[in-house]
Amino acid sequence: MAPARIIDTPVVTNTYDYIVCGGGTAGCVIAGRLAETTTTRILLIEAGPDSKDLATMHMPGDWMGNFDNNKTDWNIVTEPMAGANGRRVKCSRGRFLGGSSGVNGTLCIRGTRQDYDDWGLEGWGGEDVFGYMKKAETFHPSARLKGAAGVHGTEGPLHVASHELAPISERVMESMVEKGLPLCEDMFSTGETAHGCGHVPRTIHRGVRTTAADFVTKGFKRENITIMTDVTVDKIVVESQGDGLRATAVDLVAENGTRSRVGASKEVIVSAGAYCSPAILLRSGIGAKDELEKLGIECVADLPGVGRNLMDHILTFQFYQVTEPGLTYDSQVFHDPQGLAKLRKQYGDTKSGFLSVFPFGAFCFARLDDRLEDCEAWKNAPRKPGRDPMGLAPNQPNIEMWNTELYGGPKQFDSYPIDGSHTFAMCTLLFNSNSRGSVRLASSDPLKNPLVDHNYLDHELDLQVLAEACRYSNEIVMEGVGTKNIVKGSWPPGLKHHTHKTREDWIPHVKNSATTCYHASGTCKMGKSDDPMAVLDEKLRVRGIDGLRVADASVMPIVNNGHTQMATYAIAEKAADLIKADAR
Ligand SMILES: Cc1cc2nc3c(=O)[nH]c(=O)nc-3n(C[C@H](O)[C@H](O)[C@H](O)COP(=O)(O)OP(=O)(O)OC[C@H]3O[C@@H](n4cnc5c(N)ncnc54)[C@H](O)[C@@H]3O)c2cc1C
Repeated sequence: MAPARIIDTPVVTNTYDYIVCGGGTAGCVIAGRLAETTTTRILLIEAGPDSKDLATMHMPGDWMGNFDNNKTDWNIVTEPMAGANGRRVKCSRGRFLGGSSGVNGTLCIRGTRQDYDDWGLEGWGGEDVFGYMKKAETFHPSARLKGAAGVHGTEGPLHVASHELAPISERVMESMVEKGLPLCEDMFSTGETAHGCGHVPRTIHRGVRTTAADFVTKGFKRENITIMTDVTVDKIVVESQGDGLRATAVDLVAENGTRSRVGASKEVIVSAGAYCSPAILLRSGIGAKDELEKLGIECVADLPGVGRNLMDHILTFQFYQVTEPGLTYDSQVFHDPQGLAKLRKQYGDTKSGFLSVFPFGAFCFARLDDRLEDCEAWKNAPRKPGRDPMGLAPNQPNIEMWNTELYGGPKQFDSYPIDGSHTFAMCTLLFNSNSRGSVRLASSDPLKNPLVDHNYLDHELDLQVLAEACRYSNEIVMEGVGTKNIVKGSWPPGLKHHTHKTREDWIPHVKNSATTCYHASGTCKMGKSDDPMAVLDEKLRVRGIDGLRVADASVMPIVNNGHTQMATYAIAEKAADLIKADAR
């Protein structure tokens, strides 16, 4: 984040009906949907720049180009985590109009319907949430992914289509099927399969990434939305009204450090994501009283759940070298020194080629009940009726696995195969971790990132289940019919994970390398009135304060067993309906 000195005192410069704080995935959807009522005036405030001309956002294959840049990445880094051998992990977030929908892996993996039923909150069951996912999208069927009946949308601003697999992915999928994971039609959109492999729809259409910004730009640009970019929300102004409290205005800081205040006559909606939404609430005096007092912030609502319950999905990468050329994209990207320049030209000319895709290939969900039968931590853990020790029902997956279509991943993976080798990774992801983290304020300065502690692998079961997942994905590669004859060994060549046999063999790999899948969530969770850690009620209203809601990935009480963007789109679509209903 660009440092700026705060130099002015606030004055109300303008008043809107609704102020949406954060122009990311949820914020853009909410602003766009509220603006369908043409008499309503909406202000959408985004800390980062406009993304209209941000090539790294529009070109799906250049997603890494957004990272580490103070202008387009929040550069969140976790506190050291004991369960992960004291490591810190970089947790990038999009910082521009469109937010993390503009840097993400484009995967539309909705989770299972059961995930949302498990929230146990009125109006948020699987049927409701899947209906809103459908509303957000326009699905483009293809021969590979025709789309299950009744599941996909045809009118949403988000254009969604399938991916043409690289040859390595066809091989991995063949191996997945042989190793007990049947191919299921459209399984990542129906939400009914916990064990099988399939094709994943992506937020890419005709080579261009589609994002939440599309809800307020292009064909959906509307006169009644004012979009402010390069402006940071400091805090919500909460005033006494009658017997209660009401959010009446928002304090802002511009890039040059100038402060201002804008008024909200109806509602303020905080949509700054799972790291920044709790930070805005805390700066506004909404959070655990004792923690706020230590920072010199007056507490207006003592809500101890703000910033707690931080969840994510952790994943590991294990790389393999393959003997046959032409299966992966490595030759196009790493072997030819002019490769990337040629690919950029191809993309510029025709929106095609490697940079027009997100190079993740075959995907599967898996249940691990049988494989964990001999695991002491699994056997001895308490379980609720009908649930496994991770709290999952038989219709929910324990893990997800997929392959990359060349060497790559987060920037710590830098053993690029420039020597002419061909490589890919298996990625293994853990669902429903027991470990929980937190977001706290480092100070009341709105230009400082909050302290994020993901607390990964704090729980023995998380470690054991993810180690078993790695073992399974290694068996798929080393024993599966599609891949067993083309794998030369581990990559880089000194490593020996391709020879690992037991769960124990994989434990060090998990502790040393498990990283974020960027699914931060849960830090302003919804809940019932008897849950003291719930920040919001079922209508996303901040408890004890009128005219203030939170709507983004932070509201999930339990993170879905999928990826989080479609869940976030659904939350935002539903938030807009709730707000509109209350305005009547
Ligand atoms: C690298 C990466 C890869 C991912 N891959 C996938 C994937 O393939 N599939 C999938 O389903 N999910 C994926 N995700 C997760 C998914 O994108 C997020 O869960 C989702 O986009 C979160 O939406 P949000 O609205 O909660 O937050 P965001 O989209 O992050 O929006 C928050 C917005 O608020 C702005 N903001 C924050 N603080 C302030 C402030 N104080 N003032 C003003 N503005 C502020 C931010 O700049 C941002 O624009 C990925 C995420 C990342 C980062």
